[in-house]
Amino acid sequence: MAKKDLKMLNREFLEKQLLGSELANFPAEILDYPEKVLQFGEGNFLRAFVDWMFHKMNKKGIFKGRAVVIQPIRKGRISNLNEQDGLYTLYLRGIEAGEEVNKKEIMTAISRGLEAYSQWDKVLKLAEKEEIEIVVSNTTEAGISYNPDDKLEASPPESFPAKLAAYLYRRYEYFNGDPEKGMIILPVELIDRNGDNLKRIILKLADDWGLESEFKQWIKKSNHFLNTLVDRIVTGYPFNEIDDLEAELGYHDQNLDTGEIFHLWVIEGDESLKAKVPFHKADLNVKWVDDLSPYRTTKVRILNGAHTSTVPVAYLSGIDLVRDAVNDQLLGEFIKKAVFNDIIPTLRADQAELEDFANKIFERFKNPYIDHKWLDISLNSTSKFKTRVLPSIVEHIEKLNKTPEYLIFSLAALIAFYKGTEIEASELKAYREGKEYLIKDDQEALEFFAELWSKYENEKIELADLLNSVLAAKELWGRDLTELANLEASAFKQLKTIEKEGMKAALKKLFI
Ligand SMILES: NC(=O)c1ccc[n+]([C@@H]2O[C@H](COP(=O)([O-])OP(=O)(O)OC[C@H]3O[C@@H](n4cnc5c(N)ncnc54)[C@H](O)[C@@H]3O)[C@@H](O)[C@H]2O)c1
Ligand SMILES: O=P(O)(O)OC[C@@H](O)[C@@H](O)[C@H](O)[C@H](O)CO
Repeated sequence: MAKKDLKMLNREFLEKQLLGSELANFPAEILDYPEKVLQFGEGNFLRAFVDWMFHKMNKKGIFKGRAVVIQPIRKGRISNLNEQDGLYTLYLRGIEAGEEVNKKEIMTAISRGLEAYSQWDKVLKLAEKEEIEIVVSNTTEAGISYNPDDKLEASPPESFPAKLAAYLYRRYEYFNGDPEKGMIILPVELIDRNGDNLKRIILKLADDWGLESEFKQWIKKSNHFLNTLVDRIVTGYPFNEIDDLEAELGYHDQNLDTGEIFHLWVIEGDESLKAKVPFHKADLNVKWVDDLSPYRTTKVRILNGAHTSTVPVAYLSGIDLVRDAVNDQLLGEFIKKAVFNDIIPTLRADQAELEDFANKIFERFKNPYIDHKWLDISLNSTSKFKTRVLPSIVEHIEKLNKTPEYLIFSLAALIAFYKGTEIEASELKAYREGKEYLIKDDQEALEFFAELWSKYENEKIELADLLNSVLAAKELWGRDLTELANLEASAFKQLKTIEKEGMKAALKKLFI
C-alpha cells in the first residue's frame, strides 16, 4: 500500500484490524484498565522502558493499570500521542544468544496525555484519585533541578520538582494528610541519587512556599522517593527506516519507538513496595537492592563514559553511528583502551567482572539494528563529561598517580568538537570537513566555547590560552582542571595535533 494510503494507528484501527494479531496479542480489556500511574515525560525512553513494563504486566493480568502522561515542557510530542489514543508500536531488536531477535508490539499502557502548560487544572485534579499511587519521571538530567522562582500557585510551576511538589500538596490537602495516600515515586533521570535529590528539592520548595511542617512530615514519612538506575539503549523514532517499517506494519505510526532487547532497572528500596509494582511477576529484569551506588558507578562510568568520551573522537573522525565506531579498527581500539586502561582501573570492584561487563556493553554497541547516532549522544556533552568521564580522569590521576591518556585525548577532542563561533536558535554551529553540524548544550556552555574560539580565530589568544581557560572553568567542571598533574600538558599536545592535522591523524599518533 502506498504510504499516503496508510491509516494512522489509533484505538479504532487497533480494535477493528489488529486485535489478536502478532502485533496486538492481548485481550481488549487491557485497553480500559484504570489510571494508576502519573508519568512526567512523554519521551522515547519511558515509552520503551517503563510503559513497556506496565504493558507486559497488564498482559499477564498483574498490574491492571495505565499511565496518564504529563508533558512537562511547553514544546513536546504529547499531541501526537493523543492523536493515536496513547497507542504506539515498539520495536525491540538485537542479538540474543547469538540469534537475531526482532520483536514488535503495540504498547497499550498509556491512557492519555495532558499538557502541563495548558491543562494544569486537570493535572492537579488527578491528585484526588486514590488509585493513582505511582509516579514515574524522565525529564532528562536538566529536569531535576531547583528553581528558586517557582511558585505553588503558578499554572503550572516551572520546574519538574515544583510541579510534583504542587501535585503532592494538592493530594495532601485533599486527603487531609492521610498517611495511606502517599505515593511511590520512581524517577529514572540519570543523575546520582535521583529519588533523594527530587525529595530534597521538594522539601526545599515546601520551605520556600511556607507550607506547614505537617506536609513536610507527610512527604518524608508517607511517600517513597526511590533512587533508581535504568539501562536500555533506546533510539526512538527511526527516521531512516520508517517507510520500510510502516510498510511492514500496514499502518502509519508517528510515535513508533525503537530500542535494544537488553534492559535492567535497579531500584533502591524496601522489598515490601514490590507488591504495588510487581515487575518481578512479569519476568522483568528489575532488581530491588539496599544500595544502588555500585550499580550506578559501574554503569555510568563504563557504558555512558564510553559513549560520552568517544562522541567527539568518533564524530570528528567522520563516523556517525556507535556501531560503526566499535567495528572500526582505530575507533574500536580507542573505545577499548579508554575503558580498559583509563576507566576500569579506577573502579573498586572485581576487575575481571568489570571487564566482562564492558565486553558485553561493546557487544550491545554493535547491535546491527540500533542506529545510535553520536550526534544524538552529544547532547549536553559538557555536563555529561563532567559527571560520566571526569571522575575517571580525576581518580586516575589522584589515586593511581597515572595519566589517563585516552580520556585526556577525549577531553581535547571535546574542545575541538565545540569549535564554533556562531550560536543560532540555541545551537552552536561547528564544521566537520567543511560541513556544518549543530551542538546542543546549555546556553552558558555554548557561549563560553563560542567566545573562546572567536578570540582564537581572531588571533587574540593562542591555542594554549584557549585550553587553559577551558580547563580552569570551574563553572563547567566543578573544579579547576589545570591543578591536575600532567593534564594540561598532555591535553595541549593532543589538542594541537587535532587542530593541525585533524582527528584521525591525531588518533593514529596516539597509538604510536
Ligand atoms: N535513550 C536512552 O537510551 C536512555 C537510556 C537510559 C536513560 N536515558 C535518559 O533519558 C533521557 C533522555 O530521554 P529520551 O531518550 O526519552 O529523550 P526524549 O527527547 O525522547 O525525551 C525527553 C523527555 O524529557 C522531557 N524534558 C526535557 N527537558 C525537560 C526539562 N527541562 N524539564 C522537564 N522535562 C523535560 C521531555 O518532555 C521529554 O518527555 C536522558 O537524559 C537519559 O538520562 C535515556
Ligand atoms: O541518554 P543520554 O543522552 O543521557 O546519554 C546517551 C547514552 O549514553 C545513553 O542513552 C545510554 O544509551 C543509556 O544510558 C543506556 O542505558
